[in-house]
This record gives sequence, structure tokens and C-alpha cells, in this order.
Amino acid sequence: MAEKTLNPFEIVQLQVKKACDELGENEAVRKILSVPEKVMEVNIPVEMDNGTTRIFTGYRVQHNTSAGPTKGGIRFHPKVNKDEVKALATWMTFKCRVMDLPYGGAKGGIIVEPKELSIRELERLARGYAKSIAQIIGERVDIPAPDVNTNGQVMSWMVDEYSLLRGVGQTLPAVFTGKPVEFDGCLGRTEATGYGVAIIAREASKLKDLEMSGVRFAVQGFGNVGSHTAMYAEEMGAKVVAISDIDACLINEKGLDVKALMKYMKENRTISGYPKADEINRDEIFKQECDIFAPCALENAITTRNVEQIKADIIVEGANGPTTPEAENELLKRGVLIVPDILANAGGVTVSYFEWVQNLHNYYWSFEEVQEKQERKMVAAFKSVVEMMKAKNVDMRKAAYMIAIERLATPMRLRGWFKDGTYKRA
Ligand SMILES: NC(=O)C1=CN([C@@H]2O[C@H](COP(=O)(O)OP(=O)(O)OC[C@H]3O[C@@H](n4cnc5c(N)ncnc54)[C@H](OP(=O)(O)O)[C@@H]3O)[C@@H](O)[C@H]2O)C=CC1
Ligand SMILES: O=C(O)CCC(=O)C(=O)O
Repeated sequence: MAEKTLNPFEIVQLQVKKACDELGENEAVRKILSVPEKVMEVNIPVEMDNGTTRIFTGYRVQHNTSAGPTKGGIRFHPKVNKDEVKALATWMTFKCRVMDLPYGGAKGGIIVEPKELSIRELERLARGYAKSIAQIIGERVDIPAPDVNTNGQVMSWMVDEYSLLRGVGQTLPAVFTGKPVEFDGCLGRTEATGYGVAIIAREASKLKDLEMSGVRFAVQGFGNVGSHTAMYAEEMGAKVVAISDIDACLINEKGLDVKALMKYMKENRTISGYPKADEINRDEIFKQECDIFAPCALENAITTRNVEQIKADIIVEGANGPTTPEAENELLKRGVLIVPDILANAGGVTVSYFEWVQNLHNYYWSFEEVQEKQERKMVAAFKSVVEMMKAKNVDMRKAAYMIAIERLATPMRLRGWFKDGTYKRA
């Protein structure tokens, strides 16, 4: 049967409903968490190098502020749309709460193909976006960060623009995270999401009686998240047998040399043509024999079109929203362990939180300290999700949502956002 196409926002609403139903949560909690608090749409005029003006549409969505300021990346991509950003902001809320970070979720995006812009045009766009959303962000309000096609350079332009607008002579670095280390960034942030995915993959293997050393690993997407996931998985002893990007899929039965491939990618901007592997069609990644598959590209990668092909015992979601609900049901029926995005890729926002804390205190930590703190936080979150999964006999995604929802319902109740008769007089 053809899959009913749900957009990512409908998917996250379904995920929230399922977890609220399982918890028997107050209906008001589901209603509040099913919609974002604020959606801002901006139209940014950008002067192009040839003197013409183009208007770019962007969004900043803030989903829930009950637990603290909102937090989440900014995506530059031609397929960005309002519902996608709303979904990504909602996932951020649950991600932050499952990690016990004092944040709610937000996300931003601009509809743009950044490859078509010159570096100066990109800078003007980044500055224009920062200026457009300046009224609703701030170090205690909403703290953006990088996501697909944005990086430390883009964050630096935005900090500069925001500081010019608001700073009365000061630089305000804590408003954005994911900055370069040389400009108030945090050691280990660039690697953090992939490092976290690999840590979670290692913990998940233990549940399936597998050892990370020798495990067969496949990764879809070779950008920031995919490349660091593969690099740390290899460092932990996994054999990375397949990697894909937008152009190709590379396979090597003996294991790819991930660092060499990262170097090749940096020089060639594609993995295609890398000599020490066999090159096949991009989407053949789904068919590869492996124990662990990490989708690290975009939403809706694993669907009913390819779910039959997947051979892995464990899926660790490096990307946000890579598995559709129908594909997930198929995989769960087959006993595949799916570690959900809100846990698996939470290393990025966790180290962004560390960056924010360091910026606010103007006191900086070593790389080892950051990674050690990250690992501790991720292993603890993984354990609490597994405990919930076992206690309630639910799948891992539902367990992660249940933990996050409990941690959201309490501050919302205490703040009086809904009434359920539990108010206690002094
Ligand atoms: N960066 C971070 O810290 C975090 C990112 N994430 C999520 O991880 C995912 C990846 O983000 P990130 O690595 O930062 O983004 P990047 O832009 O660095 O990397 C994504 C890569 O995936 C490639 N890609 C796109 N479509 C496909 C496809 N069908 N098959 C194979 N490769 C494909 C892209 O190619 P091309 O550019 O040519 O299109 C790009 O190289 C996103 O879902 C993001 O939201 C989650 C948590 C934190
Ligand atoms: O680092 C951050 O604050 C946000 C990261 C992000 O956008 C994500 O986890 O999807």
C-alpha cells in the first residue's frame, strides 16, 4: 500500500500524541506541545554581486519556552518550508528535555541554494537574516546555531551583525553557538553531533549483544554529522563498510579509511571518484549488509520505498526525522532497534549548551573536558531512555518522548499554563 505522505510537522504531532496517550497526560499538555509558540516569517532583500536585488524568504520558529530560552540551528536549503521548520523546532524541544538541558526548542531556515551564491552574497544573506530575527533572539531568549549548510563562519557574521544592532559597543557571543573556536566557540562543537551519534551507537550495540569493535557500520550523508559519525565509529573499532553522499555510495568490505575520505571530500567537495572503494549508485546505501545504519542526511530518508532493503539490526538517527512512521512500524515489527533523532543526534545541542555556558562565564574548557562531559551526559540520557523503554514496554522513540514530555509538563503545570487540580496552597 502506498504510504500516506505526512509532512514532518504532521509526523512530530503524531509522535507527541502517541507519547501523551501512553503517559495518560493531561489533554492540555498535548495541545500546548502540538503547536509552536511563535512563528516568524521574514523576507530578506539581498544585493547580489551584479547589482540586482533578490528577496529570500526565511523563518524562525520558537516551539516552547517552559524550560528556558529556546535553542536550535539555522538551515540554508532550497527545500526549506514553514512546516519543516516548525517540525525541526518541535523536535528541538524534545531533544533538549531528553538531554535535561535548560532549553526549549527553536529552529530557523532560509529558502536558498547556498551553492549558487558567492561568499559575499552569502555574508549579506546571513547578516540580513540576523537583522530580521534580531527582535526575537537573545542570549536569554533564543540562541541559534548551525544546521544544514551553515557553519562557524555564518555564525560569526550573525554575531557581528547582532552585536552591531544591540551591542552598544559590546560583542555578544552567547547569542549564537557553533562559532569558530578562535571566536568564542567551544572546542569539540564541530565534532559533537557525530561523536554523540557514535557514542549512542556503541551503547545501542550492547543492547543487541554486539561489540562496537568489528561491527559493520553504514552512513548516509557525509556532511558535518555523517563524516564525524563515521570517523568516531571507526575510532571505536567499527568497520565502516559503506558511506553515501549526494553523488554516490562508496563501499569497501575491508572498511573505508574515513579520515582519508574526509580529506578527499575537503579537496573535491564530493566523495565520488575516491579511489580506495567501489562506487555504486547513491541510494544503494540502503541495501548494504551492515549491523548499524546511521542516516545522517535529511528527513524522510527511510520510507516504505526502501524499508524492505534495510538489513541493519540498529538504526541510529543522525539526521532529524529520517524515518517515516510507516517505515518505522515495519522496522519495529522486524525487531530493528531505532535510536531516535532526539537522543541520537543530541550531542550537537549538548555541546552548544556547553559553549553558551562558557560564553556567559567567559571561561573556557579543554577539548578533553568537553568530550568527557558530553559522553557522560549522553550515556546518562541513553540509560534513562532504556529504563523507560523497559518499564513501559514501548519502543525507544516513544520512551524518549515520554521522558521529555514529563520534563515539560512539570514546569508548564508549575507556571500555571494549564490547570489539573494539583495546585497546592502555601
Ligand atoms: N550540524 C549539527 O550539529 C546537527 C545536525 N543535525 C541534523 O543532521 C542532518 C545533517 O546535518 P549536517 O551534517 O549538519 O548537514 P551538512 O549540510 O553538513 O551535511 C548533509 C549532507 O548530506 C548530503 N545529502 C543530502 N541528501 C542526500 C542523500 N539523499 N543521500 C546522501 N547524502 C545526501 C548533503 O549533500 P548536498 O550538500 O550536496 O545536498 C550534505 O553533504 C540534518 O538532518 C540536520 O538537521 C542534527 C543535530 C545537529
Ligand atoms: O546546536 C544547537 O543549538 C542546535 C543543533 C540543532 O539544530 C539540532 O540538534 O538539530
